[in-house]
Amino acid sequence: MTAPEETQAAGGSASGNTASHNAQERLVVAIDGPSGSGKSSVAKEAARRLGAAYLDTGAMYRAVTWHCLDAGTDLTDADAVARAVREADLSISTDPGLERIAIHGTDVTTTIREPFVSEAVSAVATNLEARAELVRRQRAIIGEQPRIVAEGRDITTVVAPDAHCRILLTASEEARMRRRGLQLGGATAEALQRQVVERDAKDSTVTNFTTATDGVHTLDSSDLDFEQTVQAVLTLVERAPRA
Ligand SMILES: Nc1ncnc2c1ncn2[C@@H]1O[C@H](COP(=O)(O)OP(=O)(O)OP(=O)(O)O)[C@@H](O)[C@H]1O
Ligand SMILES: Nc1ccn([C@H]2C[C@H](O)[C@@H](COP(=O)(O)O)O2)c(=O)n1
Repeated sequence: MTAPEETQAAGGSASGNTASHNAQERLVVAIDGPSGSGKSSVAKEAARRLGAAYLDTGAMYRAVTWHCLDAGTDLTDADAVARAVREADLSISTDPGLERIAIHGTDVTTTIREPFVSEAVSAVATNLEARAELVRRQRAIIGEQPRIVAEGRDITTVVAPDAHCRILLTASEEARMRRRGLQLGGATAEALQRQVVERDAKDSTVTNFTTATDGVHTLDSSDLDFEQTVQAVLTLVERAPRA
């Protein structure tokens, strides 16, 4: 088993940063939410403006799923999936300006977004041993970074419950389907339903990303545009009490 390595340093502070706190202070921002709520795009942009690293934990679940499929692992065999995940040599960029994820040296950055991975990923994400392994690696990556924005489904609750600022980013099902449709371009209504609603239903059997636990701010982006959502995140970070 190989621990995840940070392949790139965090990006520097970008223009348009509305947050004024001390860039030297340690900062962990945790963002969870359902599919299509805007977690990845909003968290990445917030990280850029905060001069922080960015961790896309969904990409890690996707990459190990690709690995299982590539190795011919039977996704219905829980022990085999857990073993494959434990043995996966995964490296992920935490630079918000560089999207890169590799398994055993193979760059899977683009492949993991393909429908065959999206439709298989829940089988791995609902495997509790696989989750434990990825949570361990995610905590290690977060611990190595002085400033980081991490997003996924269980970051506010399991991976980093002690983060300085924890946000549940939501949006109505209609808004999420519309956004994903625009993003994918040409996807059928059935494919969108599978990739957004059905995947969330499976994933929510092992993680809670629909209701905010104590101390977690709910940010409903249904009626906000992208920039307004980023600004709302930065405001919550700015107002978060610091140790
Ligand atoms: N507030 C917003 N208004 C309009 N579009 C948005 C907003 N936030 C994000 N988007 C767009 O919605 C699409 C989906 O966002 P994104 O991929 O970040 O969602 P996600 O929550 O990470 O989904 P998943 O968990 O399935 O990867 C992207 O094209 C993104 O640019
Ligand atoms: N912390 C996380 C992150 C992601 N997942 C699962 C849920 C999704 O089906 C899959 C891919 O995530 P996405 O790229 O769509 O955000 O990984 C999870 O269970 N926990």
